[in-house]
Amino acid sequence: MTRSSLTTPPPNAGPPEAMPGAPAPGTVLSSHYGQCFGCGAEHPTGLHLKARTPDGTTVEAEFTVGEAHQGAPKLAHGGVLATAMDEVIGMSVYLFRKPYVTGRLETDYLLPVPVGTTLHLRAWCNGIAGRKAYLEAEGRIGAPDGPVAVRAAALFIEVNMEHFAKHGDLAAIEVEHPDYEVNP
Ligand SMILES: CCCCC/C=C\C/C=C\C/C=C\C/C=C\CCCC(=O)SCCNC(=O)CCNC(=O)[C@H](O)C(C)(C)COP(=O)(O)OP(=O)(O)OC[C@H]1O[C@@H](n2cnc3c(N)ncnc32)[C@H](O)[C@@H]1OP(=O)(O)O
Repeated sequence: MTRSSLTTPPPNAGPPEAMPGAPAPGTVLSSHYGQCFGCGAEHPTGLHLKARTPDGTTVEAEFTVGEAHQGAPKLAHGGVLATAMDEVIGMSVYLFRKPYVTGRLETDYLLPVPVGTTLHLRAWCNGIAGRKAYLEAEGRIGAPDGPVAVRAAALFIEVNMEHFAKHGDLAAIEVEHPDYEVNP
């Protein structure tokens, strides 16, 4: 992965802490919002990612590129592929049971991805320093050990639930996340 210093963990970064209530190895992770373009089952043309954690620290999901995801004819749009990276990385931060948002997302496109391709996505955390989480993801064509088509490195920033209350629709999130409190 070609990455900038902004997505490279600093020397003082440590491993993520195991949080109480974090999903156990083997857990299928539910969608965080039904209308999410990345994972929402109710979104008509979204990516419909269904993620799972095989080991409690990494996240895997599959994304089959559809007609609604094209840039050039019959090829996936790069921004849609970046969305897949953002989403699977977001799911891997979800393992920490704290709200985070994407601060920076860097993407390498290594191979074109035709419509109909299933990308096998994987994301993991390289370290935490204060509110900053340093994460990485890859998308492989056709199989978990297939050729890498996309790589991403990201900096996610920890926020509190007031972030979503102030800027978005907290009530809608609370319906799906009664476990999160705005003022715990
Ligand atoms: C979306 C989830 C909603 C549901 C949440 C509920 C529960 C969670 C449950 C499940 C979630 C599961 C899955 C989620 C899956 C996918 C999610 C996709 C994620 C997204 O798609 S999310 C949308 C796009 N995202 C935004 O909408 C962020 C807009 N933005 C801001 O809201 C602010 O910008 C913020 C908060 C980022 C920072 O603001 P702030 O005021 O709190 O803090 P500040 O600016 O001081 O930054 C603190 C330190 O981070 C450094 N820093 C900040 N930004 C940087 C950058 N870009 N590059 C390099 N460094 C950066 C600073 O340099 C400083 O570093 P230092 O401490 O060293 O000085």
